[in-house]
Amino acid sequence: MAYDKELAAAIKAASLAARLCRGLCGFQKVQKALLQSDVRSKRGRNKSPVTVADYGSQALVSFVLQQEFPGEFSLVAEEDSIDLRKDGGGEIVERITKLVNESLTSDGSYGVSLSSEDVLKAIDSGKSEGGSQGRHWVLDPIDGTKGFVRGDQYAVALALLDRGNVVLGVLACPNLPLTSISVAHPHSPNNEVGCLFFAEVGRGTYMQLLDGSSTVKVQVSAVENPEEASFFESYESAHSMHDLSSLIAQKLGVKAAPIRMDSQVKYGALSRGDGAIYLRFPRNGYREKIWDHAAGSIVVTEAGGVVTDAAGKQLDFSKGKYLDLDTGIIVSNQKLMPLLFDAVRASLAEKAKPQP
Ligand SMILES: Nc1ncnc2c1ncn2[C@@H]1O[C@H](COP(=O)(O)O)[C@@H](OP(=O)(O)O)[C@H]1O
Ligand SMILES: [Mg+2]
Ligand SMILES: [Mg+2]
Ligand SMILES: [Mg+2]
Repeated sequence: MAYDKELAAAIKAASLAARLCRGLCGFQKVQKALLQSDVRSKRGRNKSPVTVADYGSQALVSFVLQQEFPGEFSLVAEEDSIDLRKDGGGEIVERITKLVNESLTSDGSYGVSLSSEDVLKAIDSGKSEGGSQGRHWVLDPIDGTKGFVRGDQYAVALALLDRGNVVLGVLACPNLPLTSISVAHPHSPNNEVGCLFFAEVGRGTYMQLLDGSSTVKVQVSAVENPEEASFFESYESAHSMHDLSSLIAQKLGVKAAPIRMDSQVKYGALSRGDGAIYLRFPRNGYREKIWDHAAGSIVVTEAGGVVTDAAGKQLDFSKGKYLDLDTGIIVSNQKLMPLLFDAVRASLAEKAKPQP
């Protein structure tokens, strides 16, 4: 109702972007054939990877949203064109432009071909700072770039903020198996893959195939006994402290080994009950960005789950690009959350104690 048009546009934009990421080189499993030259390191201290697909996805989503909502438009997105505009960037920009135009042609709705400059401008229209006033789109064009490059999980994550609250979210997950992933089969290589989750505030969470078919309503796991719960965490130990998660899991009585996976696919998998807990504890000094959690958090909360920081506070998306939070992010169902919260507090206190 309230956001139907926005939700439809978000699903369209994220699906097209997922097709671009998949189609980099033919058909599924595309990202395995990424060329070395398609992957760059970003400027700055942490030199995180970025690929032609990250840029292409951002340009495409930005273009589609601007076509659907001409007039007032605000987008907070991860990438920018600064590195692309440097000397020697021409070739990669041409490759991105080709990818974007191929995706637009395959869709056929807009009947335009973008120039390289149009593509750079579309990427740069993601420079909004967000905040607590008005509406802002929030985009991670490829969340889990390291997973994408490795041939594992990644997501196109798009959300809408209205007066600081996330009101809708879409997670396109091209490599997520349609059936439940488990500790035994985290990758399910023979299973059909490609899911899209969408949620609108007050209206629940749904999952469909990436082609838009087979829509089903999803719910988080109803597991109440921690011994039967399994938990997700980042694949990358640099992104989340695995030793702390394992201490928490041990205090809680979780028996299963962690399911390590890249990106907000973890939130999608949790929303359909593949696991019951997601633990994320970045190392000291790291500041979480809103595009890494906006879509995922509404997908989980509308499926009946709870997403808080380590102090039990709801995530606040109204403060600009960064989330201002206590220590980490914890996600679970309503029943398990009080136990999880106690285990988190006890584990953090134990870790803070001076070692004998
Ligand atoms: N040192 C760090 N600690 C925590 N998160 C980090 C990090 N460095 C990068 N990230 C974020 O972790 C995200 C991936 O999450 P995950 O570990 O769940 O796969 C990255 O998103 P991108 O891949 O979009 O850059 C990036 O924003
Ligand atoms: Mg990144
Ligand atoms: Mg990200
Ligand atoms: Mg990203």
